[in-house]
Amino acid sequence: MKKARLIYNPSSGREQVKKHLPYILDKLETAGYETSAHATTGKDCAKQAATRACERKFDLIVAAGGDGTIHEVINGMAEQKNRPALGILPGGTTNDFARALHIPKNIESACDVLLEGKLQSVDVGKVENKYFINIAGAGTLTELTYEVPSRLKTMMGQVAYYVKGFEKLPRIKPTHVTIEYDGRWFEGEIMLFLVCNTNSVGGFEKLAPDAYLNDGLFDMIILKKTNLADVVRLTGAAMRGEHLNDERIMYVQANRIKIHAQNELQLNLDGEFGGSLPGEFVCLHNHVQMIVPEKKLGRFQELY
Ligand SMILES: Nc1ncnc2c1ncn2[C@@H]1O[C@H](COP(=O)(O)OP(=O)(O)OP(=O)(O)O)[C@@H](O)[C@H]1O
Repeated sequence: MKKARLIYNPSSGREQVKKHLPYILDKLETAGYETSAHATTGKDCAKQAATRACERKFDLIVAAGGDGTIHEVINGMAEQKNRPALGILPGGTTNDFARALHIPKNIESACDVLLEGKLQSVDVGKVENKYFINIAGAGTLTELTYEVPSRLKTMMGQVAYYVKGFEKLPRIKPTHVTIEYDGRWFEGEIMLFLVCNTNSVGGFEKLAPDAYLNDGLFDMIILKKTNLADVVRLTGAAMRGEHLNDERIMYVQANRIKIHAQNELQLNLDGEFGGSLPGEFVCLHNHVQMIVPEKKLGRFQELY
């Protein structure tokens, strides 16, 4: 009999996963999976549970929670020799990654994808000894994703990020960086540095329009030094997908990116704190197999 391990965060989002637990377990059992569940209790819990599930040769890991939970599960799996298929049940606030895969936000519909979807290899980002699936970012603006308290997110949903964003605006400062990307160079002062694996970032679905999850490439976006009024204006333009022609934006693709910052610059990986720069980013091509909707919806190249 096939074995599935459900790794879920009972506190994520509006606690939809916890509420649907009997339904999820029943669905997996009915589909022929002998299923066990692991409720996370705090930091690194999902990561450790994912590593154990790989070692114990489960056939399927289901990561249920927000982007932070998926991020930890990817980190727990990435260095393992045996990597089970990975399914996602979105239970967080923004669910950027699930959105990139076109997995429905409704838990019952997402369960249908788990059982009726197809396997798809996806790229995983690596920076030093950490991994990310959706996005890596640096610059003061990116810090707001892990500064929003969990209780505030449960209460306010995505609005919590915007509230915090406005609070942070006066603290956004440019930093001098040197970036080497696939043999090319950039040097200058920047406000924001993003390395995207998907096109769905912070609820901005038009931020990196050329990002595919299985192309072996990152999409790098840099916002060069500018004033705060322009940061606000370009944020609005990015929501509409109208930011890429602006001279303050640099948008390129690369498999390897090395960045060195003059001042300390914190790294944000999938919305979680990821240490400080410098760092080398490597895109690990088709590193994990995920269950995605059967229909041609997701951002994949030449596979359907
Ligand atoms: N039982 C728990 N109680 C409180 N926090 C938890 C628990 N289990 C895990 N965590 C923490 O929750 C964070 C991950 O949250 P997750 O991404 O799943 O949901 P979210 O924050 O509501 O959603 P999103 O990431 O979409 O904003 C991790 O930092 C982890 O340490």
